[in-house]
Amino acid sequence: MTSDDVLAEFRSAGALLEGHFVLSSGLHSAVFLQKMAIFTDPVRTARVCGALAERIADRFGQVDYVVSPAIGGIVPGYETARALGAKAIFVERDPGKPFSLRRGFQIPKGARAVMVEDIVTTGLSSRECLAALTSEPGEVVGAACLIDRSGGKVDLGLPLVALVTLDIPNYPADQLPPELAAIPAVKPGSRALPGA
Ligand SMILES: O=P(O)(O)OC[C@H]1O[C@H](OP(=O)(O)OP(=O)(O)O)[C@H](O)[C@@H]1O
Ligand SMILES: O=C(O)c1cc(=O)[nH]c(=O)[nH]1
Ligand SMILES: [Mg+2]
Repeated sequence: MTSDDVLAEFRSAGALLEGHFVLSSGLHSAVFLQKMAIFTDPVRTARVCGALAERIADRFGQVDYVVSPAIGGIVPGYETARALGAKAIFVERDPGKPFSLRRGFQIPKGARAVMVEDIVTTGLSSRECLAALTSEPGEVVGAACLIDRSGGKVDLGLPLVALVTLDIPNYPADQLPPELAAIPAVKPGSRALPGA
């Protein structure tokens, strides 16, 4: 799939939203990729995650485990793992705490793992996910996402493979352009806002 094919998939699923959004990082944006509009359709999900799996295999070779940050990463992580012939596990948060592996999940000694995110904006969630894996016996060899909206600027400390790279502006709350400040903001994701 080309970048245009993937974006066409997001567009036709109604996953490309315009408005005023508060992102997981607390930054604001006029664009939100509502990945759940893709993940509610298993056929679409298999198409985009199959394409991501091909990129992962080309870049990282054999993969035994896919690890994803909850909640948004769980479905694409699972579907990408299916296409790679790998196992799928995820990190999750106790309220107010950083991500950790629970439920008996582990990356065993000798296993090769790739982190799979849905969307990367600042890389905060990806880095937090990777930090939760540093004491695992197995090796995390790279990271991947469906859409990198940082324009390729994020640094995860590991190579990042993205199905699509976009450069979408984000703004701190006190530096909103007037057209954004005029619209009430919505916060679609699961990370708690500071002070919430
Ligand atoms: O690169 P970042 O700045 O961390 O932003 C991207 C993250 O934001 C979203 O998750 P969110 O925390 O909104 O919750 P969700 O996974 O439940 O959608 C998305 O799923 C990524 O995990
Ligand atoms: O940065 C985010 O929180 C974010 C951006 C986006 O476009 N989609 C999403 O699910 N999360
Ligand atoms: Mg997420």
